[in-house]
Amino acid sequence: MAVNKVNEDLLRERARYTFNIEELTNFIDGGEEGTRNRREVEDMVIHVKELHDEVPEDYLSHKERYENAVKKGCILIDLLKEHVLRHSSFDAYKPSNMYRVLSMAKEVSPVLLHMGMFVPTIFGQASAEQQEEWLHKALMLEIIGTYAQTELGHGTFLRGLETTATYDPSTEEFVLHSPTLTSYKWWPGGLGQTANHCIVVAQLYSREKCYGVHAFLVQIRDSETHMPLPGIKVGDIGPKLGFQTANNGFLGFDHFRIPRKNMLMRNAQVLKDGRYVKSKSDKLTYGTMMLVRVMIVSDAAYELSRAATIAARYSAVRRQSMPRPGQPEPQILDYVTQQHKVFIAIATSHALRLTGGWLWDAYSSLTHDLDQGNLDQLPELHALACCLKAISSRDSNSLVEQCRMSCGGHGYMSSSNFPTIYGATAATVTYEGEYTVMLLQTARYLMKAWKEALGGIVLTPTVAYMVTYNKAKPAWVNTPEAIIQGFHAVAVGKVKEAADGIEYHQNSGKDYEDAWNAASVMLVKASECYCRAIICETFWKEIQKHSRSMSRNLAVVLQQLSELYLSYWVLERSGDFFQVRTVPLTRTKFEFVSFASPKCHCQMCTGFVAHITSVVVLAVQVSIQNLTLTFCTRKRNEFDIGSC
Ligand SMILES: CCCCCCCCCC/C=C\C/C=C/C(=O)SCCNC(=O)CCNC(=O)[C@H](O)C(C)(C)COP(=O)(O)OP(=O)(O)OC[C@H]1O[C@@H](n2cnc3c(N)ncnc32)[C@H](O)[C@@H]1OP(=O)(O)O
Ligand SMILES: Cc1cc2nc3c(=O)[nH]c(=O)nc-3n(C[C@H](O)[C@H](O)[C@H](O)COP(=O)(O)OP(=O)(O)OC[C@H]3O[C@@H](n4cnc5c(N)ncnc54)[C@H](O)[C@@H]3O)c2cc1C
Repeated sequence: MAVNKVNEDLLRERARYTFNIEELTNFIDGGEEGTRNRREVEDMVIHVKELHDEVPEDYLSHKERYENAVKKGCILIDLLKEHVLRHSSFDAYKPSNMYRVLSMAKEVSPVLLHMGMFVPTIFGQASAEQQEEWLHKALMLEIIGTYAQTELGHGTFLRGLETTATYDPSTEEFVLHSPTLTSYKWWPGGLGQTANHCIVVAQLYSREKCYGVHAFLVQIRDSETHMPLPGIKVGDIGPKLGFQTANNGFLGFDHFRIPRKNMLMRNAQVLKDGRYVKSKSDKLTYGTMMLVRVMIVSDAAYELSRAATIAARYSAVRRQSMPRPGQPEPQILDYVTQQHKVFIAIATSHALRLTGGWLWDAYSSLTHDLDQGNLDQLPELHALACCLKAISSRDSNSLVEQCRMSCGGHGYMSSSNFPTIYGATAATVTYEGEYTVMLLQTARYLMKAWKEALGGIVLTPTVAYMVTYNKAKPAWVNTPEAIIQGFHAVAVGKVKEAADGIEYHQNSGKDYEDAWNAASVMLVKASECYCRAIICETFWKEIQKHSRSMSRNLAVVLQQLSELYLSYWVLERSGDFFQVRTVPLTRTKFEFVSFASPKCHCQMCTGFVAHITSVVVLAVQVSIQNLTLTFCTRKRNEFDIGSC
């Protein structure tokens, strides 16, 4: 059998790296232990022939694709259980680890929602007694669940959900009902044919009063026959852009009864007699969504790292055109335009991975606070989770598309894996909070923060700079730190512009809701700029922090990637920076001037040139589970990414 010979160009590129590959691998995996765990699981999986398709999945019927995905999910989970029993070194039953294992199959797993949302909801919203009853069964997949919140008529507007859960004290049961067609649950992953339980989000009624949306754990299919229980209508919603094996389904209730104890009661409760016990905060019901949004940032990084690997590798081996007659066709990696497409994808995968880790730490700290009854950090974390989920998923999806295009026709092949990665990242921009809606949620927070800044009130960490910029314009010199300050100034300017926009519309006679709507494009922009500033600052600071404990050669390359990221986004947002009026470059002062002002001039941008020499590079060696970029640093022509 012919042995796959590694491409000469790839070998040559790999021979050029200037730093320790294993060190970078450990950095990406979050340490040596992370690499060891990942490799153990990869080694366990990679040799299982049933996980490799004989026939391309695109040539299978919908039913065959689903069955194939179920088969692979079962194999992976059995391998994981066996591995845990054998080694117990890999915490298999952490949802994120289980999720990572399931994502080793090319197809989206029909049990993705079980691990991604059903189990986390039990962790986050079930009482101790309820966890005692359900958690082990869920972790062992003795029950398979999903998260049924979205309805045909409502996905964003949760307060508008129509499914009802009406408490009957005579039987100590909730009666679940779908009063309209638009109240049918629509989208939940695994609901089509896979799940036999689900978390149902419904309007809670007791003693004729509505208490808003709450979560319930509901069995929908018979544990033996897997048939829908009486009073349950359930099935598959049909083909989609991607995610074809996620098994998204619909669910309708016809006066379906569940025991009182199936209301998730960590936060709020309904007593036997129907009395409602309020939660510390209604917002705690939204906890699972915040968790998944936080996880999505890391997931966006992971999916982008896969695409960047494919594109960088292809760019090393593809030769095309003949700039010099008679000369060999050059590697397309030598074209600056190709570098401009691919390098930012590599840099962004690192930026989002590190930001995702930072956000996860903030979320972990919040959950600890919530357990102590301290909700102080909840509003800021909600705002952060919303904008970072939105921007990371959108950046990831658009850069995946950019990577695909950088591979020409071969990028359009299913075998490139770009279509699968694109389909997965496109979904992420919408699910768990639609892009614009999420940015508007963050804008709510920013408008409040701005009002506090004007009053000189000390603000939470990620908006504290608003007080500074609102009072004294900082002096800065042209350094990465200064660029970050520039992003802060732009964010403040956009927040101010949006707040002024709302005020302008109110002064012209609109009520607040209409004024908000009229200014909503500016509000979205303000959130985008606030979020970009966070990613830029976090990426830079994380690299500075980790550089101190890594070899110099690796630190240099990672520093270059973070400088590339900063420079790229200054140039992408040069219009916003143009709005930042400066004095002569030596002592630059920021003053944000809205477009309305004729005085706008900019020196920071003129001559703003970021020379990124000997950038990054090249060939890559991809591991299944994670991006382990094997860089060969290759002296590239100095390229000027230009002034604005
Ligand atoms: C390594 C592992 C990787 C794993 C990767 C992922 C694994 C799983 C992936 C599975 C794949 C697909 C699953 C998809 C699932 C779904 O899509 S589930 C459904 C998701 N749906 C949504 O996100 C709905 C979005 N809409 C909303 O959230 C609501 O519109 C919103 C609550 C934002 C606003 O609703 P309104 O009724 O208008 O209320 P509003 O007045 O705006 O806000 C009320 C108030 O509450 C605060 N708030 C809102 N949400 C939260 C929250 N989540 N946490 C905390 N606080 C929240 C808001 O700020 C307001 O507060 P204020 O003080 O009044 O300003
Ligand atoms: C692949 C996939 C998997 C999913 N899995 C699940 C799942 O497992 N469980 C689940 O419960 N749900 C799931 N969903 C549903 C998902 O959560 C919703 O699609 C999402 O919340 C958006 O809601 P919507 O579809 O109703 O869109 P809408 O909210 O109707 O959005 C449509 C448009 O209206 C705009 N809009 C809406 N509200 C506002 C506003 N207040 N201000 C300004 N503009 C607004 C939006 O910006 C958007 O442009 C999934 C969706 C997808 C695509």
